[in-house]
Order: sequence, then C-alpha cells, then structure tokens
Amino acid sequence: MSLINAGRLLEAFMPLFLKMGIDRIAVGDMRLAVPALAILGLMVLRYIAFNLGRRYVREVGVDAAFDLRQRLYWHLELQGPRFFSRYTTGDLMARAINDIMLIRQLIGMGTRLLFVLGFSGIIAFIFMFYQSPSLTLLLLPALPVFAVIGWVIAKKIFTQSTQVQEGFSSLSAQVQENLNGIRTIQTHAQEARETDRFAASSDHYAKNYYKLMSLNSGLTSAMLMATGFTTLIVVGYGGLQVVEGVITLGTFTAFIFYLNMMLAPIKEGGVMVTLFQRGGSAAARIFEILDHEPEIRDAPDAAPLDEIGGAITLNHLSYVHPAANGEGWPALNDVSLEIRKGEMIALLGRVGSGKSTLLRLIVRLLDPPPGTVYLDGRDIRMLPVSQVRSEVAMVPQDPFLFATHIAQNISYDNPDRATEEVWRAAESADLEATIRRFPHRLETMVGERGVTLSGGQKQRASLARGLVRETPVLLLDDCFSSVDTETEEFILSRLKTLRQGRTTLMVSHRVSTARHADRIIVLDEGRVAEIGTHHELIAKGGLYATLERQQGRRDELVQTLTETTGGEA
Ligand SMILES: Nc1ncnc2c1ncn2[C@@H]1O[C@H](COP(=O)(O)OP(=O)(O)OP(=O)(O)O)[C@@H](O)[C@H]1O
Repeated sequence: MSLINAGRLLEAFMPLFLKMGIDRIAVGDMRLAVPALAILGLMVLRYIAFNLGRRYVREVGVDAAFDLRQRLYWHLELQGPRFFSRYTTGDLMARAINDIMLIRQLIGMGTRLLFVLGFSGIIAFIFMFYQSPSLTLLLLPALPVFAVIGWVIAKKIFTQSTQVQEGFSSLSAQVQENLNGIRTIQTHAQEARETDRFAASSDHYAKNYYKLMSLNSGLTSAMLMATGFTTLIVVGYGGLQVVEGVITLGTFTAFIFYLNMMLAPIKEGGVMVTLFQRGGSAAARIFEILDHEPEIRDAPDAAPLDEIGGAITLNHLSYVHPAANGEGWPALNDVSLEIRKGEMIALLGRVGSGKSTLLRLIVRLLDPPPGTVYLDGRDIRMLPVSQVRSEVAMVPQDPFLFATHIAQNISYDNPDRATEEVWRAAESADLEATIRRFPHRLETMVGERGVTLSGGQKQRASLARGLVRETPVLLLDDCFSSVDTETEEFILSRLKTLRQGRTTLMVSHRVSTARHADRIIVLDEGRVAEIGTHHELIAKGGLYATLERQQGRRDELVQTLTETTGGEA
C-alpha cells in the first residue's frame, strides 16, 4: 500500500513542473528541458511504484481469501446435526465460493481504492491549498453533498447485495439438490418442471442483480454529476482569477490537475461503495457460519482412556432430535442397557423405532444428554470426541463412497494400510470375488458416490471400511438390507470369528440376521420392548416372536413362488 501511496505522492509533484513549464512558455522562456525531464522521470517512477504495490495488495487479498476458506472448511468439518439441518449444502458452497470471492475483491481492490484514492485526495487537497487557498475553500460546501448521496445509496446497496448473495445461495442449493436427485427427476419425467422451477429462481436472481447494478450505476452517475458541477464552479471562478491576474495560467492548470486527483475517489465512489457493501454483506454471511460453535466438541475436562475395552452402558437415555426443536416424540425414551465387552448384540424394531438414533449417540454423531451413555464406565461426553470416533466404528445405513479407488474407500482412515489387510476386509464383507472381476481390482475407480457400483456392492464396500479398522466397538446400521440371505449368512459367520472378544451392535429388520447375535434388543417407539436370546424371545411370544412368524411366512411365500416360477419370481 505504501508503494502505491508513494506513487501517488510522485504523481502529485508532476503538476508543479507542469506549472513551471506553462509559466515559462507564457513569458517566452523556452528552457523546458528541466520540467519535461522531471515529468518523464516522475512518470516512470510512479509506474514502477504502482505496479509493485498493486501486485503486493492483490497477493494480500488472495492470501486472506485462502486463510478464510481454510478456516471455513475446517469449521464445517466440525459441525453437527443442528447445523446441517439449518444450512443446505448448496448454500454452504455458495458462501464458500462466492462470498469469499467478494471478500477477496474487497481486500484486494476495495482497500486499495479506499486508501490509495483517499490518500491521493488528501495529498491533492494539500497541494491545491498551497496553490490557491481561495479556490480550494470553494470546494468545501460540496463535500457534505457527496457524503449524503453516498450514505443513502450505500445503505440500499448493502441490503440489495445481501439479497443477491442469498439468491445465489438458493440457486446453488437448487442445482445441488436437483443433481443429487437426477434419477428421481428423470424416472418421474419431471425435467421440464424442474427446469421451469430453476428458471423462476434464476429470473428472480437476475432481477435482483440488475437492481444492484442499477443502484451502482445510479451512485456512480450521481457522483459524476456532483463532481462535474464542482469542476464547473472551480473552472469558472479560477478562469476569472487568471483573467484578473490574481493567479498565473500555470497555477490554474496545476490546480485543475489536483482537482481531478482529489475528485477521483469520489468519481470512483460507485465502484468503491459497491465493493465495500458487497464484501461487507459477504463477510457477515461468512461470520454467521464461523460464529456457529460446533455443537459436539470436547468437554473442557475431557480426558482419554488409556485403552478402550468396549463395554457400553446406557442409563435412562432419552433423546429428541434437534431438528424437532424440542417438540414431538423422543426418538429414544428412557433406554437403560448393559452391553458387555465382546458381546454381539442385534437391535431389532419397526421402522422409526430409534435404532439408528441409538447407534449415532454411541459414536457421538449425536450428543447424548450427560450421564446417559458410558464407554468402559466413563461418560462418553468426558472422552475426547476423536477417541470415541476412532475406537467406535460405525457403518451407516446409507453407504457413502468417495470418488476414488476401491482400496482408498475401504482403507479410508489409513491410506497406508497394507494391501493384504484391505483384501481381508473385502473378503469378510464378501466383496473379494467382485473386486477381482473389476478391471483394475482394488485400483478401480468407483465414480461420484460410488455410482459405478450396485447398491449391494456399495453396501459391502462400506461394511469392509468398517471391518478393516478392527475397533473395540463396531456399529452396523442395517448393513445387510441390500444383500441376499445367503450372502448375509456368509458375512455374519465371518463377522462372528473376526469380532471375537470385541463388541458389535448390529441393527437389522430381519430376524434371520438377529438370531446370530448373543442377545437381541427389540426397540418399540424408542423404548426397549424386549431383551434376550433368540430362543428366549421366541418362547416369550412377544414382538420378536410376532416378527419371526411374519417374516417366516414371507420367506415361505418367496420360496414357493421361486419354485413354481422356476426361479423367475
Ligand atoms: N435428523 C432427524 N431430525 C429429526 N427427527 C429425526 C431425525 N432422524 C430421525 N428422526 C426421527 O427419530 C425417530 C427414530 O428414527 P431412527 O432413524 O432412529 O429410526 P430407525 O429405527 O433407525 O428407523 P429405520 O428402521 O427406518 O432405519 C423417527 O421418528 C424419525 O422420524
């Protein structure tokens, strides 16, 4: 910045030599080499100072945007369910890209314009006063007029900028949602309706943007008119002073030069105000996110355990999802359980009975109330979140794959893991034969969200990712729903051997899965309805026994249909 200001200072000396030249010409003195060379030298120096200074200021803008982007990204990584139920992915992407770009422009261009033009305005004012105090004082009444016009329009620009940026966010959210749901849109033949819906949002955005640009041009024109009017008065009065011999022609020329220099920041007012107001509203949108404290974080007195065995205790655990804002039914209601280290537990229950919620609370993807979830006798809220998540692996209900190799997807937590371990996990998830058929085996790319794999293959890759970690606690959330019962039997028998001595909780809807567990917990409307072994629960004749009968009849029906249709059912 100081280099650019130095350039402005050099520029301010030019009119002095211009004045010297003109005054000499006026009296027939043709010794013009000194002023001409001085002006040339000053121009060269000014050019060098400006270029170096501008490059530096741009670098500052780019560096600041980089830092901000990194901070924002890290902050997003730490957020929990309340945050993600409030902000859409499209909105967050718009803030991360568009708003940070506006802040970069504000720093790189806006501050340069403000400080540099402001500085040159002050310098010009001093030089003008030195040349002609009376002409300079003539300008003073005009300054409040500039300020009032600028202030009124700037406020409107701020409000309009916020609307434009919010419009961009909702456009981005719409695109993101539509691309994610493209198969649903196409299978329902809704392409035209979605395109119309997008056109309406896009049109709304374009109108808001147009209004912002109109305000910007309005401000620029108002400033140009006001500065033009000021110049007219000065030129009129100054010209009169030249005619009357109060000032020389050289002084008058130099004065006009300084006047232009002083009015430059005002003429650039439209650009500057727009840059500042857009950058300001972008900064407000970014800081709104940065001010959102991550809801799941380490307690100040959290301390890690030396080793995690895998015993889990739930003590009167009740939970209402944050998106429900404390209203509605609790997803879990007064659940108390003791799960011993090394046990294999099956969680069974109807749709929406709270099975996934329970698993997510144990891995702290949701925050349980204090004193309700214990790992090896320690309240998990008193353990560092990173320890809980690295010792408790969870395979979610919806498998998610990254757009990279199969191997990197399976060994996601540790890219340097030995290939044999990856193969072993793939084999346990019954994925080994499938991978061997792929052209590049473990190095096969799976596309965005694993689009090149079938539903069952994705589910098994996600299972292998959980198994490969060999954690003391493994949570499987309905991971066998897309695999046939034969494959499921194979995986479960491998799982039993693999998880010997380690705790495993698996959610399922199928009695055929649950019967493999040491104990079965049946949830009903967020409460524990039954606990016991397969035989105990069948003998009890409760909900589990009913489910077993229903599923048994369904399996028999499928079997009969398969036989009568020759396997085409
Ligand atoms: N993010 C959320 N915000 C608000 N409510 C939620 C959220 N996730 C789940 N719920 C509600 O909590 C209850 C329990 O849901 P949960 O996903 O734990 O059930 P589930 O037994 O795993 O069901 P499923 O067998 O269909 O997977 C349901 O009533 C559900 O609507």
